[in-house]
Amino acid sequence: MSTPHDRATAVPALEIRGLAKSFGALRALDDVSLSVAPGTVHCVLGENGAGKSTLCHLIGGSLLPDTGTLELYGEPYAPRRPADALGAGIAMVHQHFSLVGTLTVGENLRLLRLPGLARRVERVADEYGLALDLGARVADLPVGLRQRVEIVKALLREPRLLLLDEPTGVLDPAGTEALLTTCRRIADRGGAVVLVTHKLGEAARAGDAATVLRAGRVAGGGTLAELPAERLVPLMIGRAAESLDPALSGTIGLAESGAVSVPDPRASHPHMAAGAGADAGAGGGAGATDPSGPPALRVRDVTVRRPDGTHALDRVSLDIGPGEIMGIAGVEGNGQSELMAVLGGSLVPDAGGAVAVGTTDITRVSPRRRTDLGLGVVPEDRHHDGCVGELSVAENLFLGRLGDFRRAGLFLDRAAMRSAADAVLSAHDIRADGPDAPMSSLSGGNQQKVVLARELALEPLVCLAAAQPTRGLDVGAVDAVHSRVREAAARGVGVLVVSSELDELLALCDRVVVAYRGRLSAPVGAAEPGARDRIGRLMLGADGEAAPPGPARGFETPPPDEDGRRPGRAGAASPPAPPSAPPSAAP
Ligand SMILES: Nc1ncnc2c1ncn2[C@@H]1O[C@H](COP(=O)(O)OP(=O)(O)OP(=O)(O)O)[C@@H](O)[C@H]1O
Repeated sequence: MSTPHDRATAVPALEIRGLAKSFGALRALDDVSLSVAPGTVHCVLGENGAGKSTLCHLIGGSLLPDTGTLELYGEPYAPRRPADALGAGIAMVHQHFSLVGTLTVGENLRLLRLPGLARRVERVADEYGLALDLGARVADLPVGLRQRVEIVKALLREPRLLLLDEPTGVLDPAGTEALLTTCRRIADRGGAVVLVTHKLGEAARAGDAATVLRAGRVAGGGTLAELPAERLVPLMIGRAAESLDPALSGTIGLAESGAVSVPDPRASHPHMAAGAGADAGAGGGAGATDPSGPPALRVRDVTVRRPDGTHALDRVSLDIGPGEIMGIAGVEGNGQSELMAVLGGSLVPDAGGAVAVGTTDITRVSPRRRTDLGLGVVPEDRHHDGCVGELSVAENLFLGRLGDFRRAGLFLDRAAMRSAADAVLSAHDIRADGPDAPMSSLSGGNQQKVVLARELALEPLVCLAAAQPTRGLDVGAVDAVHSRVREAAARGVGVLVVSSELDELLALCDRVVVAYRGRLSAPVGAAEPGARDRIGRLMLGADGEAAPPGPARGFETPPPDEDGRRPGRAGAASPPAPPSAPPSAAP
């Protein structure tokens, strides 16, 4: 293990001097210099579009710099392709996965053609606690587990420098802790890690030093002992930490998880202010605009079986009232992805299950029709499911609404579309090289902002279902997204937020249900005393409160009329789910 003195005197693992990279007129990196000492975890921080991924691509050999030099352990290093980086002992985990979905985990690892693969896999599992199910098909894995495969792939190469581009965005808290521990172990054994992250808490827990990028330039840097969050935030986003919503502290790592004092979200939520307490029973909803009216979203008895016959969703029922923000917590892989797929229309539930938006049954309608009916969906893997990289930013913003810009029913009025897109870009602070820029040229966080802006702008918007809505966003953008979600709820939109971040759910939601083994628990009021502990226990299946499968409650399914519409049902709240027998074991 290296000491601070060794680290100070050793040749840097990586020395970068004067690196610059432009894409057309856009200067993504400008005169960037930094030094990564061996035996350290060096964090690269910065707002969305600051240039972090570009820097990783230059180090990893997938992009060439315009100017500047790199040295690796004292030797000149000028990779011209990713193979050069691999050959020099650099392994990289990108924001986007490079796995073959149709192959198993084991088959994906074999594609690396490494000698002694089985021994290496065993060693990584033992040393880092990163065990894998080699027989699982990658496409069937939740994103968190796919990320784990990517990280194992990198570690199998026994790298001298490991580059991780926002690796924890898709991990649950346990996965994040495991990864940060992995980073520390690598550093403690003398290796070096470059960790790109938006989470200041992660930087503080795992990092030794940090460099902050802002608009492609180095805004500051130093050891993390000298750079507490209060100093990092202004370097990253140009405004003080105090300007951010205090409820965000836990989400972005300004406060330790669990130590955050969670304000009552209803204080700023007009529709939750009176009468609709956190203790309302399951499906009670806030009834923002019309308490007697139908919920914004109603899920009834939805069952989805996996190919092996086990239940991904087991007769799940849920009501979200207009103006209510409902969270789904849970360890990934407990049915959240399948529920989002059912809502998005890519998965049809077994017979008997039903989903309605307002009064309209949408169980079997196309994704397009769902959009028309006012269901906004922000999918978990928006890079693949939420946007089209080859289309322009403007086209992505108005996907499904291109008809709004047709003139004489035929010609697309591109000028009108561009100017509408311009307005959205500035309203949502989306950094792009204009509305005509291809979506694939945007940074990950800015792509995310486009998908969110598109779904939030649906007209009408009855319900927004968003999986991990702030994943990959910088602290300022997280703040902005939370405000927009609250604004939508204040307009009467029902909101479903699936998040692996309990801090985020407690800060944003009125009530939280927990997904566990394909079932949903009864809701817990986010402001209830002890909510965090209770939800934590439910996540481990410890409280035995997952709503049991039972007869369909309160959602008759009369035959739809021609339009697919069903009659509205007044007072449609379903009763609280009775407690069930405790699940037999934690996952
Ligand atoms: N291939 C490309 N073509 C054009 N512009 C690009 C390309 N790749 C990146 N950019 C631009 O370079 C800038 C830096 O992007 P980069 O992905 O490095 O940001 P980032 O700091 O990683 O952001 P995020 O936190 O959102 O992932 C952005 O303005 C982005 O739009």
